[in-house]
Amino acid sequence: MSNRKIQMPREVYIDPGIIKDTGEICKSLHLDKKILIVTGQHTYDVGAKPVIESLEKDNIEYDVIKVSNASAESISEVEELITPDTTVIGVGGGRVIDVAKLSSFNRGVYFVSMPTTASHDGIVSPMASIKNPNTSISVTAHSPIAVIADSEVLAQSPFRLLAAGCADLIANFTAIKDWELAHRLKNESFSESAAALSIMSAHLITDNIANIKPNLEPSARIVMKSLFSGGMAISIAGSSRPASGSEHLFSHALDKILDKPALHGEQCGLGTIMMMYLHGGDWKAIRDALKAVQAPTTAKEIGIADEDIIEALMMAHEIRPERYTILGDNGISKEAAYELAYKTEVI
Ligand SMILES: NC(=O)C1=CN([C@@H]2O[C@H](COP(=O)(O)OP(=O)(O)OC[C@H]3O[C@@H](n4cnc5c(N)ncnc54)[C@H](OP(=O)(O)O)[C@@H]3O)[C@@H](O)[C@H]2O)C=CC1
Ligand SMILES: O=C(CO)COP(=O)(O)O
Ligand SMILES: [Zn+2]
Repeated sequence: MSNRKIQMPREVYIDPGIIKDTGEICKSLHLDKKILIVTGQHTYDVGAKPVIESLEKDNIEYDVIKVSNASAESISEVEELITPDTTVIGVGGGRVIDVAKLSSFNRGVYFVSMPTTASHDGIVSPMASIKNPNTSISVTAHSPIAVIADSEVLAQSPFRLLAAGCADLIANFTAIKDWELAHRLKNESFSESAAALSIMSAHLITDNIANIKPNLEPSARIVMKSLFSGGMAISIAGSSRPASGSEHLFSHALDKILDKPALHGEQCGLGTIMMMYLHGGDWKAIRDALKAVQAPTTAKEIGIADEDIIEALMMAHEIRPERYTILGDNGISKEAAYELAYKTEVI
């Protein structure tokens, strides 16, 4: 049997107020034996509470666990609560969704993705990233059986998180350039359809930039729909290649260096400006798009020191050596890193 399969969610809901129908949706999918809600400290009130109300209304048994990070320990804690009858619902931001996704995958049970914000493209994809001191890059787990995204809840989440989601999508522009380069130089296999879907998802943001505003349900819906199609590009490729190139390597390097990294999408946004410069593309257009969605474009805005930016640029090529990018096999020198960050006004 081929181990190359494309995984997709069975049902996807992106609607205002849909969170109140969680119980009904679980019943219609025959996932109503036992629910384990994985949530976070802040997302319990906005996400888990309405889910609990809905499950109680439909007489569905449930349990709740709050996790505070995407670590191996959190995964183990969640796994201990899973029985073969359990369906795991991840209700929260990226860390919570990753913990719910990976623990359900490890225990072979279904997973429902319920984002409380639209901050990155792992919401719909089969990838999960778990933090340890050595890496924050994603591994393949499984796709959610259903995605229930309440666009009203997303709209009420801090706009900084939605802006980060836009930046994670804008990163697709350089991720695809890197993939094309690897295809040409290293004969890496390339999916035209995954690449086209990835670029289209980024364009859904840049073409709608004037409509992406805080606290507006239609804005949150645009971002979530774009993250959905970006996630589908990842599903088709079977890896994060269509959405993660040199700009993500830079962000992963920052995750390693910094005690308190900024948001994933924010770091990737800075990386995209600089990597587009290296690709000889229109890096100013990337910067303008990020500014227009109120995502940061300088290290100072997110409290990262200039020297940490330089160090991350120099070590980025070592993060995932098997994935060829514009940084090449040997990376860039300190002088080149400084020049790059300075010319693009990231520092
Ligand atoms: N699987 C994949 O392919 C990918 C995974 N990632 C991973 O995802 C994580 C980043 O996700 P991200 O969402 O940016 O960050 P977090 O999951 O760290 O969430 C950031 C903060 O936002 C809070 N929050 C979320 N929703 C709301 C809301 N509606 N109202 C108020 N606060 C809210 C969270 O609360 P709380 O404290 O309750 O959690 C948390 O404190 C990283 O671990 C990254 O590695 C990133 C990209 C792709
Ligand atoms: O963040 C991602 C895509 O946006 C996942 O990428 P990584 O595989 O590099 O972790
Ligand atoms: Zn990303």
